[in-house]
Amino acid sequence: MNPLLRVDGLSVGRGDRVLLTDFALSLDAGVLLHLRGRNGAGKTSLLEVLAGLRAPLRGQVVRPEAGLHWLGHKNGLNGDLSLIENLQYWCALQQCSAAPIVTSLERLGLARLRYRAARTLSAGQKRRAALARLLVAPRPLWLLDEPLAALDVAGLDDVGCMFDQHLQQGGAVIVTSHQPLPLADGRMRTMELS
Ligand SMILES: Nc1ncnc2c1ncn2[C@@H]1O[C@H](COP(=O)(O)OP(=O)(O)OP(=O)(O)O)[C@@H](O)[C@H]1O
Repeated sequence: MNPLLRVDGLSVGRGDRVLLTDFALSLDAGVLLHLRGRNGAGKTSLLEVLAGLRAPLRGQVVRPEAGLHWLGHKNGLNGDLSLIENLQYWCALQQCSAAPIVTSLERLGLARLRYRAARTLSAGQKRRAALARLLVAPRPLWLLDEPLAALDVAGLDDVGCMFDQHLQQGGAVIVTSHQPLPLADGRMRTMELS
């Protein structure tokens, strides 16, 4: 079986600094990679290159044809739209069915807030809404930069369930996080950037 993501000979830089050289990775379906490292190590920069948002200095990234989801530090919500409207807008962008929207909000504990303007929500509620987007449009690869920021214990459980189901369905995930992930089994790998 082909890996979902394959990276060879990658060099990543910011400004005039080279952060990573000759980086290689082969990520199979059903695997979650926890990308760790000190502040400034280059986790976000690497993830942006993997997502195709930033060009590498050198090297090649082969991404899944069926696409990927990117979740960066920003939640990407329109504050004036309700949560339902935000997800409807997302569905239109992704050209996917709106049918799973309510279920996605329920799974992130947001059903009762679905008609609230996004700007009126707490930091953790906004992060949950950003994560709910991953469930609306199926994509095999999730690239998530600090997805657990601001989540409470119940939110971490919800995300653990999301990861578990996504891996079971043949997906793969790369997560940067300074905290332990809500998934601890043989499907998880850890990589430390120095
Ligand atoms: N816009 C920028 N221009 C130039 N250098 C930058 C820019 N943004 C970040 N950097 C530098 O690139 C390096 C890597 O930053 P990056 O955000 O990838 O690290 P990180 O491992 O994700 O850090 P953190 O754990 O703090 O989120 C850092 O040394 C940072 O100072």
